[in-house]
Amino acid sequence: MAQLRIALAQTNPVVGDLAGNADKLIAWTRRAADGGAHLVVFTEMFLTGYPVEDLVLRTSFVDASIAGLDAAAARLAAEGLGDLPVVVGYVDRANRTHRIGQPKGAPLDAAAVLYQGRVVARTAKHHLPNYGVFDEYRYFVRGDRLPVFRLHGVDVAVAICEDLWQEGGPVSAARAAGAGLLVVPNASPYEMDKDDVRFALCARRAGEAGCALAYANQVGGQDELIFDGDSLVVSVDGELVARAGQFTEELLITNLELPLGSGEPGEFPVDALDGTTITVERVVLSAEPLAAYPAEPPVVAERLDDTAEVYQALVLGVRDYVAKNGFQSVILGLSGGIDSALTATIAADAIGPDRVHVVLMPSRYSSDHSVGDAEELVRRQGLRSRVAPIADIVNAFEKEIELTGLAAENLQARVRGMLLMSLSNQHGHLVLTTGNKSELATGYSTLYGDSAGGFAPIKDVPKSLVWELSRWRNTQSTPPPIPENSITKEPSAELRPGQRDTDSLPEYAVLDRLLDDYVEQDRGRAELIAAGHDPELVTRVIRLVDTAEYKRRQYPPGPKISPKNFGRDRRLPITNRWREG
Ligand SMILES: Nc1ncnc2c1ncn2[C@@H]1O[C@H](COP(=O)(O)OP(=O)(O)OC[C@H]2O[C@@H]([n+]3cccc(C(=O)O)c3)[C@H](O)[C@@H]2O)[C@@H](O)[C@H]1O
Ligand SMILES: Nc1ncnc2c1ncn2[C@@H]1O[C@H](COP(=O)(O)OP(=O)(O)OP(=O)(O)O)[C@@H](O)[C@H]1O
Ligand SMILES: NC(=O)CC[C@H](N)C(=O)O
Repeated sequence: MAQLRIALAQTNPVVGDLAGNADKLIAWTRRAADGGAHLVVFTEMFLTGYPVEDLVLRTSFVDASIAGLDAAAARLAAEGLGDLPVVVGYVDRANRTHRIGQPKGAPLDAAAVLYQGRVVARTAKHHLPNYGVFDEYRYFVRGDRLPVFRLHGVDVAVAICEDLWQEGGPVSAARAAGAGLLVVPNASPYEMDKDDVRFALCARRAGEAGCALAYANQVGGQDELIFDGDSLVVSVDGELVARAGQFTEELLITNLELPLGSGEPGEFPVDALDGTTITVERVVLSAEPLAAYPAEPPVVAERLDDTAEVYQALVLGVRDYVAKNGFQSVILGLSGGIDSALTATIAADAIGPDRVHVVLMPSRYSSDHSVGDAEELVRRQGLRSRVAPIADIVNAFEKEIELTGLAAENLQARVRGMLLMSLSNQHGHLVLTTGNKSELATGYSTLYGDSAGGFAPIKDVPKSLVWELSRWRNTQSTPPPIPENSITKEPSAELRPGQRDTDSLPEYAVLDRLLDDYVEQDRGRAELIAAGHDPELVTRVIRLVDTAEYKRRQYPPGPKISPKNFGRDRRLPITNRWREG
């Protein structure tokens, strides 16, 4: 057996910022070196950020990634870090350095081993995810080799993210190659409960690979995706050895006791048990095991509970969208209702209350408590607020053009949207849109009104969860940041006297259960009724959901927390005559 101290760099790259990500690679490698690590593993496509979407279709981008990798290898050596091997993800091109049986020049979701100023091994993701938020057959061709590098006597293999999620492939090849450790760079987006799935997956694959497994995941927000980190190390028996925190950057350093490798350097094909052949490529960096050294106990970070986890995901999603898009501040309409209250609270936790601007915009139908509750929230959290009554603007508009019924109601929401966008233009604030997933599902928002804005923090949060998150957040600090009345009052859009959400929608508890079955589970009408939903309600809600597709397409992006968000996860035609019969 031999000892190896590995460092998993759970960091937050920025898509397209190749120079900034390279700086981060150097800085975190230095930290790993200072921590006495013998190997440092960065995440999938760390140099370019992930996902880069159609950027990979540009030759200039792929060229920059390849050049950036070579430059990073040279820079590590120039800065005295060349003896610490670095595994890092980037974008490469097929057939550039080796044959992989694919058309020349197609992009690869690649990873490389950097050592002593050079790229000493390369690989590319073999299994390309093409479901949910992933479109990787659009972008990449699959890799068909497994690098195994000997480090202080231990054979270390490299597989990439989805390679763990499918049977066979690099995991089987790692077993065939007799690897002593499988390291896996990942960019695995957050979904509720996914941490448990990942741990079980890593434990199982370690057994299949016949070796310990080190899983390094990205952290941070990227448009609608949130990466939660939660990097981990499992033993060959599937026992948890070490685990990093969730939603936080962290260098996870772990001492491992691993078997010594045997076998000669060179290439050989193995049956990957998924109908393909993978070429194992062995290289030797250092054959001699290290002399024994004292090993500190491994770090196992505590898990957040389910509600805390979702809340932290939303906070990180907002923080990174704001920061990575160069905003200093956000603005939103604060109505005294729970959706805007929770959105403001998440924003304050993400970027600080002094950078959260709220506008109270009472209309002639606003209740007294709507202003009172909004003012109380502002006071408790120290937000920047202003009051802009909309009655005169609405009156002026109605003098010019006669509007009645829904058209008149929607005008109020539109005037508010216009005021927020005007203040955004004037002061550079990012407008936060406050709609929740139940509203998005049913089209319960006004186009160019309360659906206007740049980022929608709770768009993937059903109304029932909006209340749960608000109650949970109120237990976390004193005074509770959200006035109790905003949580307990009956939801109302206040667009006409005495209006209640339940005039147009069923109770949210009933609605959310049905939406979960229809939207998340994709159940048809007959299945929904068989599952116990009221047939009349099923007909009504399905119709609302189906005919609101055009509205959702125009809605701003927002953080995904569910297995199926409105966005990349669920793509339906707008022009669509299919109805669940
Ligand atoms: N297929 C399609 N493709 C593209 N555009 C399409 C379209 N179908 C209609 N449209 C357009 O959409 C318009 C209708 O949409 P829109 O103007 O939004 O209006 P609409 O959906 O008719 O009404 C808004 C609903 O949201 C509720 N609301 C509003 C504001 C806040 C809240 C709240 O919860 O706080 C609730 C309100 O009570 C009402 O039930 C049509 O006049 C048409 O211009
Ligand atoms: N009086 C108001 N002042 C400022 N903004 C408002 C006002 N009324 C509505 N808005 C904006 O329009 C959005 C939609 O209104 P809506 O009433 O649905 O949301 P809410 O009040 O936050 O929550 P709820 O639906 O639980 O009442 C609000 O979240 C808020 O951003
Ligand atoms: N980047 C990837 O290959 C991610 C795919 C994988 N199924 C995950 O969600 O973790």
